[in-house]
Amino acid sequence: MYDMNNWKHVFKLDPDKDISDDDLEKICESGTDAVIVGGTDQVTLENVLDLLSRIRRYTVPCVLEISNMESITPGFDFYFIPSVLNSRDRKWISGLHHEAIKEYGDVMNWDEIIMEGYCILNQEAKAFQYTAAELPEKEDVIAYARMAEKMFHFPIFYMEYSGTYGDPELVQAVKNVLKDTLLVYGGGIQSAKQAKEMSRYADIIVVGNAIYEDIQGALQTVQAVKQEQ
Ligand SMILES: CC(C)=CCC/C(C)=C/CC/C(C)=C/CC/C(C)=C/CC/C(C)=C/CC/C(C)=C/CC/C(C)=C/COP(=O)(O)OP(=O)(O)O
Ligand SMILES: O=P(O)(O)OC[C@@H](O)CO
Ligand SMILES: [Mg+2]
Repeated sequence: MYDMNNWKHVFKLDPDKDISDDDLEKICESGTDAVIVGGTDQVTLENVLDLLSRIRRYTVPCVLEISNMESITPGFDFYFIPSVLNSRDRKWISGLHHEAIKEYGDVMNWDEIIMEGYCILNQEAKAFQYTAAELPEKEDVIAYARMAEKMFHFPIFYMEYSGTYGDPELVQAVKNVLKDTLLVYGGGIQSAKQAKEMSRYADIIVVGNAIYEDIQGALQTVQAVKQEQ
């Protein structure tokens, strides 16, 4: 399953959080379409490599969502690169990307690199504060989605509510304006019911914190989404 267009569900593992071998096996063998390694702070080369080597015991596709330069390493199937469209600071939209491409441009395999237009919608999320994001109105979110698809031709538009469950009506409204760009939803999914609800509108749902807070609930989100197909 290396074609993202067929993905419905992914788990996101935070390199800064501990996970037992037993739980990691459950996640990787759950039937999820991919496992993303990513977080906002304390993401180091050491904790990324540790997760990568442990996930590689399984066949599930493995993605690094890049949050800093220090933890970039070869060995992942894909590299997701966020560009925070609602940041006030150019650094998080294209600044660090410019620096990285200056350094790695000659060795980058663009077939593995997937750009994500991020819109961070939870003011309490670490990533919101970290990237100096500003809270958008509904019309702003729709405009960011259109920019992601039509201006930048990003393959992904990511509605990021990290830590809290978002607004399904807004997710639906965004879905209605996207044609080619995949809509990814992440934030606060803890149950099969929530997973089903968001996957009615989003192409791909992301389950993160529930892995660490309620592994059984997290695992149930996979089948919930697959049954909808
Ligand atoms: C040698 C080799 C393999 C080369 C490969 C070439 C390659 C892939 C080069 C990369 C080129 C490139 C353009 C890199 C980009 C560099 C970069 C640092 C860009 C900035 C990315 C960015 C905007 C980061 C900000 C933070 C962010 C949006 C992170 C996303 C993850 C996220 C929101 C997690 C949720 O937060 P979490 O930590 O889970 O919160 P809680 O703990 O509260 O749950
Ligand atoms: O951790 P949660 O709230 O599930 O969010 C998932 C993901 O969107 C975080 O980047
Ligand atoms: Mg998290």
